Amino acid sequence: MDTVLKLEKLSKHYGRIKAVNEVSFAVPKGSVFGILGPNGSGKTTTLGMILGVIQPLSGSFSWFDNLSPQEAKKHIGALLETPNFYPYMTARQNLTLAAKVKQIKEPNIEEVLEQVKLLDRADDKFKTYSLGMKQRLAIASALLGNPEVLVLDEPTNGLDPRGIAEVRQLILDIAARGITVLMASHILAEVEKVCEHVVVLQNGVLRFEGLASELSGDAALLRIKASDDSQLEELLTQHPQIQNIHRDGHFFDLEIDPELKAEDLNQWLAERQIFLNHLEIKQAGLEEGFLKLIDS
Ligand SMILES: Nc1ncnc2c1ncn2[C@@H]1O[C@H](COP(=O)(O)OP(=O)(O)OP(=O)(O)O)[C@@H](O)[C@H]1O
Repeated sequence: MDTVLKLEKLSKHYGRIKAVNEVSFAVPKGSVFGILGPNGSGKTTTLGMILGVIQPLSGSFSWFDNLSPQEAKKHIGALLETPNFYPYMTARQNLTLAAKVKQIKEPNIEEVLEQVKLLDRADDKFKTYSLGMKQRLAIASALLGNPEVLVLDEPTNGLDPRGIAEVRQLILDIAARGITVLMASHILAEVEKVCEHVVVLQNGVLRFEGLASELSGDAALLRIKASDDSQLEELLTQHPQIQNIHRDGHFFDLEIDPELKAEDLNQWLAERQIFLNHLEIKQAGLEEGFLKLIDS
């Protein structure tokens, strides 16, 4: 397996907070790789370290099989926070300036504008752009200089559903051109839709590394609801064939033994005077795999 990035026992502590604690993983070339984790799990700190903006406490990382950091930088496009584009300048002017700052001699401005589908709006002022367009322009800026790897931190943060869908599609288009995409996200649906490989961080510790499909698993799930939440919850904890209970508002998502049928559970509850007003059989997805992992 060709890897573009390897982390070995990388750590960063802030006083007593172990923001990242001995994290090791490898990013395969050509993949869309997701760093997944709840808020404060160490995703941004990890990205900061591998991009050279945060000094690690210990451990190491290497890009492209030990390329020097200066040389590696030339092959990496990154978007950690929204760049400061000038509102009264057009997209093309902003990218020209960004290329100058990055000291890119022959910037591929037309190409990146085309990639992010902003060519037809390239001469409009930045301030007239929607949030989704602004984010696509930010990605265009990270693509200047033809990087081999694109690093994105929460790329769809703050966007509306349409903007989210556009950015997701853009990430898939970029990956289809052979660019390795490494992205941090706490949005499971986003990671599920675009990432093949994932690592899960929790409190700075690596909890999972593998294919997104492995994290999802194929367990059957039941989603149920009754009018009395607390009585239902209490009964569920007593059922021997329920392996895992996750509460989502008034709903309970249950991971059950394969032998337990939905109707049997329904009957068992009814015999105990609990009558369900919702019962749904679901296939476990990344969300369930993730919640199971971080609840364990
Ligand atoms: N400069 C800092 N000083 C002190 N603590 C910090 C600093 N940066 C991060 N932390 C702490 O380190 C932990 C990891 O933060 P980090 O931002 O890396 O997590 P994250 O997974 O990116 O979270 P989010 O999704 O909220 O951005 C948190 O507890 C955070 O409060």
